[in-house]
Amino acid sequence: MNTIYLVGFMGCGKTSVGNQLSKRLGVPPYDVDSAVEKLRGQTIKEIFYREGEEAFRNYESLAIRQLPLEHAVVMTGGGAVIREENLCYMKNKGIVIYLKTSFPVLWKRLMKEEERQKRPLLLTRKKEEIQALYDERRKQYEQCDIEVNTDELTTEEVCHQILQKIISFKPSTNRQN
Ligand SMILES: Nc1ncnc2c1ncn2[C@@H]1O[C@H](COP(=O)(O)OP(=O)(O)OP(=O)(O)O)[C@@H](O)[C@H]1O
Ligand SMILES: O=C(O)C1=C[C@@H](O)[C@@H](O)[C@H](O)C1
Ligand SMILES: [Mg+2]
Repeated sequence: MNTIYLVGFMGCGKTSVGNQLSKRLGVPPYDVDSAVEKLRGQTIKEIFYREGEEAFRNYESLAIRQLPLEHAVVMTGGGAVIREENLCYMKNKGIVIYLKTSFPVLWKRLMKEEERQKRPLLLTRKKEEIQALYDERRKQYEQCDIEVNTDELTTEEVCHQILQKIISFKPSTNRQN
């Protein structure tokens, strides 16, 4: 089985859906944010505050490349696609799935205090700045292989749609090994 990479903005459900999807497929889940935390022995929030976002992005890129390339579901962090080379890498190695969610729906999910506290960008930027980030990143997310709109779906339903869509997915012939 090709590795499945889940991408999308913070709160679109990559971690929640990825955990369910990996169970359904009987393969291990790899959460890139958790892999970075393990690699550094600090939370994402601590890494942002102590070392800065650029350092975090370097660890994130490294973690994506250290994960297995087959038989796995990889849940990326919301900003993993900022670096074009990460998106190219994932598209070349597996199937990249964009969990598309409108900004108002995301905002509602993220404003629960326990969700907000986990995400340093939400603690340091205003709503308009987060919306601008969302608009800016959309172009990158849209370069994925498969899209699933999560606005009206439960995580189980998102998982089901992914399973249906990957059955008919044909990888492009210009992948590089
Ligand atoms: N389809 C959905 N319907 C309702 N709530 C959802 C859905 N998907 C995710 N959520 C909720 O949104 C919150 C964030 O989800 P999750 O942590 O899976 O997002 P994420 O995409 O992994 O975010 P990040 O990029 O920050 O890692 C959680 O409280 C989760 O339960
Ligand atoms: O969207 C982002 O830039 C981020 C999303 C989270 O998954 C974490 O990777 C971190 O909080 C940054
Ligand atoms: Mg996550």
